[in-house]
Amino acid sequence: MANGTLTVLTGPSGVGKGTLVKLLRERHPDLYLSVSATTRSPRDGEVDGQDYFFVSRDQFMAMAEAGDLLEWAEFAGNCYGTPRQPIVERLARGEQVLLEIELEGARQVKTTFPEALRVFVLPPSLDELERRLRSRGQDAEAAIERRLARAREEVAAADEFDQQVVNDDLDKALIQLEAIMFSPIATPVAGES
Ligand SMILES: Nc1ncnc2c1ncn2[C@@H]1O[C@H](COP(=O)(O)OP(=O)(O)OP(=O)(O)O)[C@@H](O)[C@H]1O
Ligand SMILES: Nc1nc2c(ncn2[C@@H]2O[C@H](COP(=O)(O)O)[C@@H](O)[C@H]2O)c(=O)[nH]1
Repeated sequence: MANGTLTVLTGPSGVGKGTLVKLLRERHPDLYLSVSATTRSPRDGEVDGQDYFFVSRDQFMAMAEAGDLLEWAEFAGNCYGTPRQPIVERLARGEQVLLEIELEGARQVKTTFPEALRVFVLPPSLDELERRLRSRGQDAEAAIERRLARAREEVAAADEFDQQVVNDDLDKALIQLEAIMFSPIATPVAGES
């Protein structure tokens, strides 16, 4: 039976989830970050198997139909999903596992793992979110527009989550996230329901 802990980090694209996760992992090297599968094309510098498993839509759908994904969703024109096996294995070993995923996937995980800690990262404002997406310089204009349109819906769902962190000052947000995730009251995950 599993007795690790599962944290789900969600928030609109560009809010700084990846930035926070990178810093968190530097401070907590034992934290296991799930590597998702996606049909999105790699960005400059992204490495297959490290940042994502980059797959075709047919490959992705085959994984979903085989039940190999713990959750999956379509986001801004591409599919994203969490490979099930590594998560189940690590939770069974008692490890601390982190998923960085969008809203629909987080909702699915709530059904599968109701004990998971779900944290929503908010931007200080939608204008600042847009500034961050543009300054990241990684997405085409149409993709940025899709992500911003989706951001409005996602932010409206923040109250569904156990905890909310506003990523205004990065250091403060990191300290808050760290306190949430590494407090002694994190609930062990009992297994899939
Ligand atoms: N607190 C902050 N203040 C200012 N800029 C920030 C802050 N946090 C992150 N950023 C910047 O915002 C941009 C988007 O951050 P990041 O890529 O981490 O977002 P994300 O939520 O992981 O996006 P996605 O969901 O699309 O992967 C980056 O250029 C990053 O350096
Ligand atoms: N439901 C899932 N969402 C995921 C997963 N992996 C990443 N994501 C989320 O997708 C968007 C876009 O990511 P990007 O890398 O193209 O900017 C972002 O919100 C990620 O958190 C997943 O496995 N399942």
